[in-house]
Amino acid sequence: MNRILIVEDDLAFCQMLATFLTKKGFEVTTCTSAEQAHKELDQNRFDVLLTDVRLPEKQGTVLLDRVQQNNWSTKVILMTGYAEVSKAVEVMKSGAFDYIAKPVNPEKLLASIKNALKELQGFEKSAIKQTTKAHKKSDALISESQKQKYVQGVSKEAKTLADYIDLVAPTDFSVLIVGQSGTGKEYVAKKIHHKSKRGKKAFVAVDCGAIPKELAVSEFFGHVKGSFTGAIQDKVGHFEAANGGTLFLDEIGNLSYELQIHLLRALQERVIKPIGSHTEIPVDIRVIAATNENLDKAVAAGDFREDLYHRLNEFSIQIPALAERKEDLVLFANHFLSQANQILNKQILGFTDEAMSKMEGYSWPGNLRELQNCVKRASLIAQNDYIEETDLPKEILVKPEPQESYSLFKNKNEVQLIKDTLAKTGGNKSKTARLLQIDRKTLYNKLKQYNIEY
Ligand SMILES: Nc1ncnc2c1ncn2[C@@H]1O[C@H](COP(=O)(O)OP(=O)(O)OP(=O)(O)O)[C@@H](O)[C@H]1O
Repeated sequence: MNRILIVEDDLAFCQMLATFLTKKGFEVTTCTSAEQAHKELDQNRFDVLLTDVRLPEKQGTVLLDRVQQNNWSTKVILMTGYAEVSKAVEVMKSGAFDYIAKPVNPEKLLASIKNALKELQGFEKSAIKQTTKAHKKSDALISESQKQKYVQGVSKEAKTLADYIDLVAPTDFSVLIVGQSGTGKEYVAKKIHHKSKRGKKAFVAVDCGAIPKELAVSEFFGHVKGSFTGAIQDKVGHFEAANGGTLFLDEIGNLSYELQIHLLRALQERVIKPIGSHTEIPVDIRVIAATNENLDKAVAAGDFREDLYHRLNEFSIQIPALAERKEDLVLFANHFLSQANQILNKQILGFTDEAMSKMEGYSWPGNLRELQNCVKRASLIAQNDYIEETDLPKEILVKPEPQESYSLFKNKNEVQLIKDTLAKTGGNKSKTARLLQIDRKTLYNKLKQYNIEY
């Protein structure tokens, strides 16, 4: 469960935020002063720190400084009154992840937290994405046309991806999309859906990692009123909601074994029965699943059913990491810039050559999502017509040391390299993973595998 520390001196507001975020599945700790918050930060690890800019005895920015000085991976989101937006822009420069203007719009706050966690955890199997509904609202500020705009890219990899999409879209094959976090798996799934004969019907996206285990069957297949405690009204499950259209199962590797059995049965028999109902409902759906992990390994380890794997994998598409399609970077950066201009009501024209060359030299472990967040932040900070080097986050400006590339990582003494890098970053896992150009999940697996304590 992701942990959030809220620091806010207005007790009632603080409680309200805590209740809202707890309901959304976060583990929340609250503090009403910077002093209390310092203690919490020293004793516990938080994924997100949500702090008011103005605290009674100190500015909330001292907490940001604390996080920065200690190299903690905690993402800091500042809450600020309208009049303090310029202050927020200033602190964004020193590394805050985002700022939220008061009065706080809960959906915007949730979107920002979700974004922060995505960037922070990339590959970890955590239940960040909420339901389809919350997912859709997350980028509520971007106009429909901008949001839907699919940038294809010009690289060889982009061309291959486009060819695969065109090839499989008109069929009814189930598709397994494989790619690192933030590479655009959901975007590709939507593209396949829109290009298929089901394009005008529903596209239902489900994050398999975000569904509480006890509710999973009801979420997928629905229930009738009174069928269990808490079933206060009939509920249509994802299968029925997607009838005639496409069901997108994100993070498929997170499905419990029990649910895998239910899912396989529904896909084979093409009928579902809501909990408590005696009536079978025929369903006609196409399934597109996505994963950022190696499902072959999960199958070999007995964690993922082989029959379901084959059922979902009638056609598979691998999405390249952004680092493997650098020719597309300029296109995506400009696309995200026009989104940011729209959100922030700015008219930034582009990037200076120096800024673009820094961006091209960076490895983008968080892929398109990281680029999108980076451009949004840089746009907020930028004072001139073009985004400049100084508007970019620090990690992009630092040149990675060449000997720490992943290719060497595979061949050399892994244990020593991990230990050295951890020492260099003061134990900061995100930074270590970034330097080693692997994702955090892989790093955690390696730490476990080699028994490295940190
Ligand atoms: N082809 C594209 N054109 C324009 N924007 C894109 C494209 N692909 C991805 N994006 C943007 O990049 C971000 C990440 O995309 P998406 O959510 O599809 O990635 P993902 O691989 O499904 O991520 P995760 O594994 O974390 O769920 C989205 O905010 C989306 O707006």
